[in-house]
Amino acid sequence: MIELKDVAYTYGGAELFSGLGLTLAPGSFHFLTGPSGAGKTTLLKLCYGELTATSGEVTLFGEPRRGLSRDQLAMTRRRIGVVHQDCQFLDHLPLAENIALPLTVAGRGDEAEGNLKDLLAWVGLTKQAGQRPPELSGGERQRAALARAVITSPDVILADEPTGNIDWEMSQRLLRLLVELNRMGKAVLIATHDLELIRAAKAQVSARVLRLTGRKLQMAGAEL
Ligand SMILES: Nc1ncnc2c1ncn2[C@@H]1O[C@H](COP(=O)(O)OP(=O)(O)OP(=O)(O)O)[C@@H](O)[C@H]1O
Repeated sequence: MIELKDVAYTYGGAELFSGLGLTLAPGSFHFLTGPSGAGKTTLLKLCYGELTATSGEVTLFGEPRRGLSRDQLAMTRRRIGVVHQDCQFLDHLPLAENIALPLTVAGRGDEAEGNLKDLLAWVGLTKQAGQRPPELSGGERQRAALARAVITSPDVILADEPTGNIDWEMSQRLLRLLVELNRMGKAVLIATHDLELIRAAKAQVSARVLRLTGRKLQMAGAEL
């Protein structure tokens, strides 16, 4: 569904990585690790077309990213759910409306009611549904960001440190949600420093662990 071939990315003349290859096939589960600043967030941005590769090719659902118009890219992105590291919301809207927003924007608002109730319960935010995002804790915002990313049932889920502010029990719950979605055939890619999360996932799914380091993407060692 998403393929990167021989991809390089450079910020202002400084090369972050090069020769990078990655295929996110239906039903695949990947973790992306690596030191802070190695380029994990940048790699995710390439996967959802926010950035275009400096060289190499990124293909989104069979279409080269470079050839997509703005509108085509917007349509393509509807098939990708993203949990951003900074979890931005529209602060004037209640949480429930924020989470349902991707459905509303896609003209599928009528699907929101049932999905929303289940998802809010799953991420433990039923009571907070009417609150505004600035009234929530960091962990609550992260849980809400995951709910928002999956509400449209996207084909691919990309999550940037989705459990950074969350306790172990809740992060296990979020992981189970991602594992369930993966079993339904969704491709999942999670950038994380949380090795315990990776170990817990590997007990449930056949997950590949990639490490971005020294400007290259490698398979992580067997200890994970
Ligand atoms: N818009 C930008 N302009 C210039 N440099 C940038 C930009 N965005 C990121 N960088 C730099 O690129 C490098 C990689 O950043 P990125 O956020 O992709 O790393 P990361 O592996 O996700 O880090 P972390 O684990 O800390 O989130 C960093 O050195 C960062 O400062």
